[in-house]
Amino acid sequence: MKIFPASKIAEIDSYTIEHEPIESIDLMERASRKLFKRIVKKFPAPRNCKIFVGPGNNGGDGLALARMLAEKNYAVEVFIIKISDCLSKDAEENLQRLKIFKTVDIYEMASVDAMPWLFPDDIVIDAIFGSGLSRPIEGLPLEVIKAINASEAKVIAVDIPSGLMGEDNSKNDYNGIIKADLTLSFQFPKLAFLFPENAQFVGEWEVLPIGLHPDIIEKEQTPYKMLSREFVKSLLMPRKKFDHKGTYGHGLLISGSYGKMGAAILASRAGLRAGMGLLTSHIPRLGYEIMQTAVPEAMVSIDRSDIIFTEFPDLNQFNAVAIGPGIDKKQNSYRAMIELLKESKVPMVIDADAINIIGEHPELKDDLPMGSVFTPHPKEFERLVGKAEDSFTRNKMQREFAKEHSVTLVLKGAYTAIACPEGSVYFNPTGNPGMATAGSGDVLTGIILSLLSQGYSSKVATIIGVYLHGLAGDLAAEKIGMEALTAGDLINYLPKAWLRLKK
Ligand SMILES: NC(=O)C1=CN([C@@H]2O[C@H](COP(=O)(O)OP(=O)(O)OC[C@H]3O[C@@H](n4cnc5c(N)ncnc54)[C@H](OP(=O)(O)O)[C@@H]3O)[C@@H](O)[C@H]2O)[C@H](O)CC1
Ligand SMILES: [K+]
Repeated sequence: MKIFPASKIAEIDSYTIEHEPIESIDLMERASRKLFKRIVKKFPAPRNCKIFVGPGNNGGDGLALARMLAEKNYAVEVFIIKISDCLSKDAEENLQRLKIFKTVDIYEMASVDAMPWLFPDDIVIDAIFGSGLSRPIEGLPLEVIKAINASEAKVIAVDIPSGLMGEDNSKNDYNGIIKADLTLSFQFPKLAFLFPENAQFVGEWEVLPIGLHPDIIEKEQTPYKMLSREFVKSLLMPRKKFDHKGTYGHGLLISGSYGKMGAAILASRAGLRAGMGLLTSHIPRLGYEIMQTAVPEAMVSIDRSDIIFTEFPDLNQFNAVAIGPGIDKKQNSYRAMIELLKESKVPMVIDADAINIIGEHPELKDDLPMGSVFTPHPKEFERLVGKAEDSFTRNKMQREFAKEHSVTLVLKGAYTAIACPEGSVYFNPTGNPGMATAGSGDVLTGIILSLLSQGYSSKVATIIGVYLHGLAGDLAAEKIGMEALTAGDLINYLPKAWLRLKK
């Protein structure tokens, strides 16, 4: 699913109005009907609804919704916040349509003194500003928003919490943004919903399709996309009857050090479960028996060092390489890393301390093999790319790094973001907080290595890998809960994740 910047939404709107064709007031009616149905489904017994309305079409949606709720016998009060002298044309039309309902009290609020008392059982509908917000909120609407946020009422935001910019909130005033319990967003999620610092405003969010024109959605470009099962499934290569293990590639995994052999085991097992034909695990000498016992399917390559990574086998036999899980970042590992980057001609997954080594020695970035994939968590990201004060800026830095170095750069977290060399960013909807556990990243590295070895491109391997990893986490959490979930469970649920993905 594409995620469009707020600035494009008005264009998509106009195209729909012209080419469907549909009157703009009817498009507003259709959008508001979707809102109405969703709200009634969530709160089937009539409740007191207090609807706060702004000057634009977001306010128009609120006014149309008020009429629909009143028809259904919800007790509705409408508060039109006096922001400008007039309402937008369609909002005005909806105000006239609403006035016919004598049961609905309509108040014009010229001062915050007219703010009603909000009870915990009330439903507050936030229809103050939507995608047309052009600057941080001040004055009366700011006071109203503060009062709504101070109440215990359930707040439902129409399209986007008022005050939140669709993308860049780095210069916004956080006091002037509605804190919604639920955001019902038209047709597309907004980029800002995917950033952790905005969760306090957006609450839960859902997308309501309102039938915007498919041609313009298809044609209009945007760098931001949300992964879906259908899309990820369409990327899978079918397995054929006469395939053999050579068909599915041979991966080299460089991982483990003294005290961190678990990372090597987890990444190896995950790699095999993700479908690679052959796996060679390169590990320090002391890990030999551990690996042979725990992962009998893997071949083992032994480092001359007992405890760390200092060398690697002949690379010619491998389709892909991964380095990082549990390797530590001693001086000799750094030296070996210089050689590895120079010699590798195949795509490489770079994770954990391998990222930190590059972060500490930025000149190594000049030798990255074509098709490299970086998989940092936010701290590792900071060491590799730099510090950002907010997620939008971080996302921009992520895109620029991916472009400049021609790499795929993953930023792990809720809605893991995958930035590709050509400038696009894919956000992943699968996964849950139960996956914030030791070894989870090692599993992802093993999975991506596996997919690269099977011949998927770096971009596709990363997309499938990230989606599958999160899906395994979701299936595991469904059965055993989030608290008890360990990285080993992610591997155990990979078979089910594959089946669910291919269903
Ligand atoms: N395609 C769809 O998704 C549909 C969306 N609908 C709804 O329409 C809104 C967008 O409506 P729009 O009228 O463009 O924008 P807003 O309702 O957000 O309000 C714009 C007005 O507010 C003024 N404004 C902007 N920022 C501020 C501010 N900080 N303080 C005061 N006033 C502000 C703005 O004035 P300008 O000075 O900036 O020109 C406008 O007057 C969308 O979110 C949906 O809810 C349709 O109903 C159906 C299709
Ligand atoms: K809103």
